[in-house]
Amino acid sequence: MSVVRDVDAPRPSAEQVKQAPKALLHDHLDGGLRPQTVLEIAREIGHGLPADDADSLGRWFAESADSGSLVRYLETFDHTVAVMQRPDDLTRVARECVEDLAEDGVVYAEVRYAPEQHVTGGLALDEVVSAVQRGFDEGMQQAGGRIVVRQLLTAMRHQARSREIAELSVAWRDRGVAGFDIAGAEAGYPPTRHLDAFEYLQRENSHFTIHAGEAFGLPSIWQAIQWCGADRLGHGVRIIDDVTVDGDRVELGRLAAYVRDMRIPLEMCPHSNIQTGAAASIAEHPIGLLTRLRFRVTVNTDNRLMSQTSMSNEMNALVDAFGYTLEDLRWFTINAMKSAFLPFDERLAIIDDIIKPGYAELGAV
Ligand SMILES: O=c1[nH]cnc2c1ncn2[C@H]1C[C@H](O)[C@@H](CO)O1
Ligand SMILES: [Zn+2]
Repeated sequence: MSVVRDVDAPRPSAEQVKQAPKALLHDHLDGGLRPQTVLEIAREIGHGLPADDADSLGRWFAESADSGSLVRYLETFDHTVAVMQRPDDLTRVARECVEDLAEDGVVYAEVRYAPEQHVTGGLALDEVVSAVQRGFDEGMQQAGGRIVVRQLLTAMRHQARSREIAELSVAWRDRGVAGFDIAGAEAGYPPTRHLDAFEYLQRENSHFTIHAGEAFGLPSIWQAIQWCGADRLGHGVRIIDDVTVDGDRVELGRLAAYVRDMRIPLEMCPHSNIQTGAAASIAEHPIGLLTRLRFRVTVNTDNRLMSQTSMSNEMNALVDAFGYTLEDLRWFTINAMKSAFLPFDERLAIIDDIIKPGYAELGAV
């Protein structure tokens, strides 16, 4: 197939990117706090932090996460998780998350976190989900219908609570939870460890995504899809290991062909991948080739605090690196909306009533 782009196509300005409706499928609640909020709650609960003003703290998160290792990247979450243990703090963080996403022009978001990490203050799992939902509801109401946000419940892959968290996600599916995920260190913790949870979810006609192909390669992606039945891949960036490029010729291995043929959504998070060493730079990120090959690519933030990023920032970087146009950004956005764990009619309404008119207004053809 042709992998040639029109290099002279007009590039959207940063202002246009901000105004464009955006859909976000992969964003961690405990990876997106405002530094000021971390400071304020930490002070109240007596939690020690590595910096004592918001700017330095924001820099600390970004620099510490910039290690080239997923395991060290994940250590920075100790501080955000520590300030998300009281119900009001969970509600505040969730509300501020919706405010920040809406301000950035995000119209639909699925935001994930691991309830099992928020029980050290004595909350039951159910109370954690309820406190987060309260914050999302407040944020959505404040935004006056400009944004729809759903929860994804994550189980930590090195722990053994996935079945319980899967059951929690089913119990909450009509009250704001759209699906399930597993996250945490990938190497040494294959998704098949949690097969029981995935089989349960399939029997319940429920939805799930799996972090796979980030810090570990094709076997992780293969297990996530062919053993566990994942609807989407969190990152999935290493699917590129099954793509061979020889001059103009591109050949897909069987797994890459399956992922593309079955339109399995890739939740790609470019800046996060650079920090954890999964990609060398934005320009060299596999998202460029996978987009040209028309995999079902979506653009995401992963952790806005650790990566000092936003949906607009991710898209601007892609525009700079690959010359993407408004039409390309609309394609990513519609891909994301088609892949959302929301009922079909609601997905369609957001595409037809918000995304398409929004891009048309900006001049997309
Ligand atoms: O990119 C990631 N890969 C694997 N695990 C991650 C990533 N970003 C965040 N996490 C972990 C740390 C959080 O505490 C947890 C739940 O959001 O998920
Ligand atoms: Zn993630």
